[in-house]
Amino acid sequence: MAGDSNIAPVSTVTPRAADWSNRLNRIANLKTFHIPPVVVGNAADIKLGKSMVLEWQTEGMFQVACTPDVYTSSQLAFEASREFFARPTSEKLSYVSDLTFAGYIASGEELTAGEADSSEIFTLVKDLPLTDKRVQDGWPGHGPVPWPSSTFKEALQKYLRELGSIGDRLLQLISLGLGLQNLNALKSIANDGWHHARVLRYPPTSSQSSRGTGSHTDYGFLVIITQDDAGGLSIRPPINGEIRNRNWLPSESSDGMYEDSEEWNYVKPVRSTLVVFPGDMFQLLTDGTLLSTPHKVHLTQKERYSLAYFHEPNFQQIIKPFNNADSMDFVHYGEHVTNMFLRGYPERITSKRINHENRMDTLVKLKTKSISNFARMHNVRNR
Ligand SMILES: O=C(O)CCC(=O)C(=O)O
Ligand SMILES: [Fe+2]
Repeated sequence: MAGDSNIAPVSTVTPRAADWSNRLNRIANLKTFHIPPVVVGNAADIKLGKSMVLEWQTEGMFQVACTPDVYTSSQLAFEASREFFARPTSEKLSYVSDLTFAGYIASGEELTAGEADSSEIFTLVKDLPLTDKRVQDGWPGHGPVPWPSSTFKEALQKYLRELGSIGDRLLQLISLGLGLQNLNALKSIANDGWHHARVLRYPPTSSQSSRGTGSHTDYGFLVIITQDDAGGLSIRPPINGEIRNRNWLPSESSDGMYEDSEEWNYVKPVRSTLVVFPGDMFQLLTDGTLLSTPHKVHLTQKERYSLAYFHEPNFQQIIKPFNNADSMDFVHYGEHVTNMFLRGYPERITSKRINHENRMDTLVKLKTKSISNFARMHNVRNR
């Protein structure tokens, strides 16, 4: 299990929020950071990490500049995704799997707060062969990705590997920015992480709808979005006094929250940059020092392609606020992510197989094991 992270309490960071007096519906004035090829924990890295944390706390996001290599990979990934989405719907619908949630999701199939989103999606998860022990042991959501072609597979896998390296370095910088003693405190939580991604295509706006994706927060750790030049993404920065739900609790979904209120920042596409913000697991881990960033997409005159990459904890990781050892608020990431997929796709063949084969029982066993490992490592009472 990941998570021997030797996490030290955060003491220096307090939540901050933007001053909204004069800034309704503004275009975000976003900082772009250049991240080093290796993070070593020197003064420059600490300064960079602190600036990133500050941006998240005031703006809810920051941008990362791509190196030329990463930019080229992103364009090849978009090219492959354009080729895939141009295929007939009947063919696209065949790329599903009853073992994993990877594969095609048609426009209108995904709901946010009960309303259909217009994006069509290809979900990518960790591509595990049938011989993998976790697949053989019936871990929910584990199995091979139903790749539509080798070109798509190669382009996407290459780009995801690059995003994975960026994700690890960002976690190191954020650890430093939060004042954690261990440079790898957050990165070790994402060791062999359950990283996944959504390749998205949005149609142009029509007389029926301008809704791309309804407002929501993402349920994981680090969210890294690549967008083309069509535009449409908005995010909601922290706002003083505004309630932010704990989306990991079934009773507190953040889907649809503040959808029609003001104070959204339009994220103008900037060539060769990535959009980076925290997901729900950051909010839980930092006890709200960092808030999961709500975001939504509206349709424009132009078709839009984007790729949302989620740099995630290990499937077996327990996530608990690290400055509050007694907190009863914790999740087993694997259970959490499985619940989120089941909530999102109750009718998918993958959900049906999980239920039919009682794979949630396997998950309960995995969770029990994780909790006792976590308790042993952190020397706290097993709850
Ligand atoms: O298309 C985008 O920019 C955002 C997509 C998104 O929010 C998601 O897939 O969760
Ligand atoms: Fe999202």
